[in-house]
Amino acid sequence: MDHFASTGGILHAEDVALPAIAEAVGTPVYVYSQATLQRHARVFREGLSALDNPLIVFAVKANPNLAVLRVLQREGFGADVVSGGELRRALAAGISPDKIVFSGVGKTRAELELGLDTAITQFNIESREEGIELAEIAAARGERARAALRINPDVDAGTHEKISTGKADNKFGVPLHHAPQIFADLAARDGLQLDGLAIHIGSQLADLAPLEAAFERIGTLLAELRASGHTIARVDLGGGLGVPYKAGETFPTPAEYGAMVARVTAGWDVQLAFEPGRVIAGNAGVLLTRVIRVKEGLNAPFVIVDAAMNDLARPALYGAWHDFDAVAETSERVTANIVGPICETGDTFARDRDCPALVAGDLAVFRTAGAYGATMASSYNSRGFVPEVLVSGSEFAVVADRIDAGAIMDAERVPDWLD
Ligand SMILES: Cc1ncc(COP(=O)(O)O)c(C=O)c1O
Ligand SMILES: N[C@@H](CCCC[NH3+])C(=O)O
Repeated sequence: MDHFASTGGILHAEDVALPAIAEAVGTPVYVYSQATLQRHARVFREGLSALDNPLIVFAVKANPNLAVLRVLQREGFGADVVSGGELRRALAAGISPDKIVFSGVGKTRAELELGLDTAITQFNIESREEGIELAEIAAARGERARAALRINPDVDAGTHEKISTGKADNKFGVPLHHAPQIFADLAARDGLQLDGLAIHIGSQLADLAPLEAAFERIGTLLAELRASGHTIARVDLGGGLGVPYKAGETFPTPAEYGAMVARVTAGWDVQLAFEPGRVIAGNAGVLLTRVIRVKEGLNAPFVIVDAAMNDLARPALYGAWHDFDAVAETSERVTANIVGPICETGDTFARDRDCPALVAGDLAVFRTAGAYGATMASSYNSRGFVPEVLVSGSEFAVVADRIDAGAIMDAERVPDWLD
C-alpha cells in the first residue's frame, strides 16, 4: 500500500493533503509517513523470520531525525551509528545501548570513549590501528570492549562507485587475506572481547548476487577463525538493499534477501546483525517543493523549484533519479528540465524529463527522499535547512524546524581586528 497517493486529485501523505502541510510549514519541506516506516520495519523483520533472534539496527545516517528513530525504536530496531552525534541521537530517541552498533572508519578517541561510556553492544572495528587504540582505552578503564572486525571482501557491489564500500581499494574494513592475522592480534588484547565479524559492501544494491558472494567469503573466514580456536558469536551483515526510485522498477524484497541469508548462513551458529537504512526510510519520505517559475529554454523549459541541491544532494552527487510528481493531478505532460535556484549547473534534478505540466506556484514532490535526503543537506548559497514533518493518519507534526539563513549567520562573527 502506498501511503503517498492521490485522493480527490490531490497527493496525500497518509490522510493529510500535502497542500495543508505546505500552507502550515512552507516549502521546501521533507514529509515522512509513519505508517510506511512501520510497514517497512515489519516487512524487513518478517523477511528474517527464519533466523534465530537477529539484531536489526537502523543505519542512522539514512535518516537521523529523532522522530523517525523513535518510530523505529518502537518497532524494536536498534541503531547503527557512525559518529558521536549519531550515537547521541540514538540514545535521545530511546534506543537502548544494548542495541547500538558503532561503525565507521574514522572513530575518534572521544567517540570510542563515548561508546564505552554508554556501554554499546558492539564496536565494528575497521582497522588493526583502531582495534589497538580501542583495546588500550578500554584496558586503561579496566573494561573489555565488545567488538567485531569489519572485513573488506573485495566484492563489486555493482552500485554507484561513490557508494560502493566492499572493493579492495575502498577505505572500509580490513582486507580478507589480512583478516586472520589481524583478528588473532586484536583478539589477544586485554581490552577487547573480539568475537564478531562485520561486512557492508555498499548501498542501493539491485542484485543479491554480490551480497551472497560477500557472505560466502565471510562464512569461509568464520570457519577458518574457529579452526584456529577463535570464538565467533556474531556476524553483522550490514545493509545495502536497494529500493525502486522509478515507478515500476523492481528490487529484491526483504523476503528474498532473508531467504538468501538463511541459506548462506545455515550452520554458522552466530547471532546475525543487519544494518538496513534506505530500504526502511527511502520510500517513506518525499521532498515537497513549490515551483518558483517556469523559464523558457532552448529545447525544453526549465521548471525552477524552491528545493535545490543543498536540500536533496543525490541528483547532483550521484546523478540519481527521483520521480517528480505534481501534487494536484494533471494529465497534461511536458518534457522539461527540473532545476533548483542554486548557482551551479549541477543544481539540476532532472534533464529532459517527461513530467507534469506545471506553472509558478504549483506544488510538486520528489519521491523516495526519506533516506539520504534531509540528512545530507547543507546551507550552500545561504539557503538554510529545510524542515521535516512526520505524518500519522490525519495528523502531522513538524519534527525538525526550518533553520533559516539568519540562524546560521548568528553563529558567525567578525573578529575585533576587522572592526
Ligand atoms: C556500515 C554501514 N551500514 C549500513 C549502511 C546502510 O546502508 P543502506 O542504507 O544502503 O541500507 C551503510 C551505508 O551504506 C553503511 O556504511
Ligand atoms: N548517500 C548515499 C548512500 C551512502 C550510504 C552510506 N554508507 C545515497 O544517497 O545514495
